[in-house]
Amino acid sequence: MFTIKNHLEIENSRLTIGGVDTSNLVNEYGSPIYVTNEQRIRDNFRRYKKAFPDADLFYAAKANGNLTILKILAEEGAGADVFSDGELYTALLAGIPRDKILFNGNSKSDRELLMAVQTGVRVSVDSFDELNTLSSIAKNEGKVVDIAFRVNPDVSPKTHPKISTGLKTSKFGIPHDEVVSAYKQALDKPGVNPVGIHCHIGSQILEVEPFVETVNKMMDLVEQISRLGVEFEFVDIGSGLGIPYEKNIEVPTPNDLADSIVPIFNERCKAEGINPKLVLEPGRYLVGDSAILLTSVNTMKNAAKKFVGIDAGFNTMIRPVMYDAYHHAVVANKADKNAEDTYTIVGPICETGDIMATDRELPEIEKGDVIAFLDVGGYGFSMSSQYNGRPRCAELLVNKGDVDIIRKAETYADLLANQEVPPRFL
Ligand SMILES: Cc1ncc(COP(=O)(O)O)c(C=O)c1O
Ligand SMILES: N[C@@H](CCCC[NH3+])C(=O)O
Repeated sequence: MFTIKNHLEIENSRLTIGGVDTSNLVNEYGSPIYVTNEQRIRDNFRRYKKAFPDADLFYAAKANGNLTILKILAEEGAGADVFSDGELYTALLAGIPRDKILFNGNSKSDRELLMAVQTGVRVSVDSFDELNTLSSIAKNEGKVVDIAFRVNPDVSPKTHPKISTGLKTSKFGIPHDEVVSAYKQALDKPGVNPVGIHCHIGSQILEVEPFVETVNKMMDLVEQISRLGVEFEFVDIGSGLGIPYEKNIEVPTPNDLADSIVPIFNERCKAEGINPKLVLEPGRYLVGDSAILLTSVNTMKNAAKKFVGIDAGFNTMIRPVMYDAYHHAVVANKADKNAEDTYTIVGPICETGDIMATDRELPEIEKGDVIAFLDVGGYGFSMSSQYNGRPRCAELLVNKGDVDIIRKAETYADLLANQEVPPRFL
């Protein structure tokens, strides 16, 4: 037995996760299928918390919204960053405390704002317009909602443009030079109580410098706004810490991040005589490497390239197509065999771009082999779809040799579930 990556091991030529043989999982539960290792999520959370013992960690539910996974993180003491009514519903159901839920979003509906007010969670307000709407909704309900403003700090996270959120041109947040005025307005409005400040500059960030710049910019604002009489209970700097999808790439750890930002945060709070809690919103780091996607080889084709046709395409895992993301591929039933050929692994979707991995050196692949994609726990299942009439696949949770189904595979009936046929077509 030997370790291939983090918690993944190879035993008798076969890839195992959480003490379970992946080929057996496909035989028993079918494919494609997501498999998450519970212990890895717990270990990731504890490592992050150890690096930031005084901070609150609000798990970004968009990364993986499975109820059981939220329950695991709730047990570990996580709060939640939610970005929709559905994520709020799931986080509450998972038992995440209301005062540890921040409702984020750049275009929340009135219904979502009402839900936030009625459930008593905190809201990160993304615009002046939203401030007015939220104030009147809360006033009508006879409630006062604790708020933060989402700041657009105009910092480059040096990541993929599609997942950069803190640039001046991004749709998220209030421009940083208008934020003081937002707090002034909030202080004069009924139904809203400013207690925090929030930002998030992007995702899959591989350097600490952008975070340092962000904390400094946020603390500049905190200083100015504190002097207006706002008592900050929290300063939420979002998330974005990357993970090593590719082997041999250097990625800062939670400790590196903490070493670079916590002293600045503490020093500046001390100088100002304030004591807000630092909040971070990790998503990918907590769940990303906890899961693999098991797929089966349907068909082989020798053409301009050696194409391996598998049963999962961008309907099941969109990251390679949407962000040109690399996910390491392992032939799960030949996991210790040497590479013998170069393959391009493609999904079953009727789109030329449905390519999961290009020109990979792998052991000889045949129909029936199982290909595992690693590090799919974040933005994997949560971004899947039913495109091309393909029901979404199942999710399993493994833990020290045990296996549980945490989401059943959809059926054809689910494809039709909410469709209605007008009587004239019957
Ligand atoms: C507001 C907010 N917080 C937290 C996250 C989580 O980011 P990550 O998965 O990079 O940790 C995101 C996603 O990018 C986000 O939009
Ligand atoms: N969905 C992105 C992360 C950004 C998420 C939200 N701001 C990814 O798969 O990398």
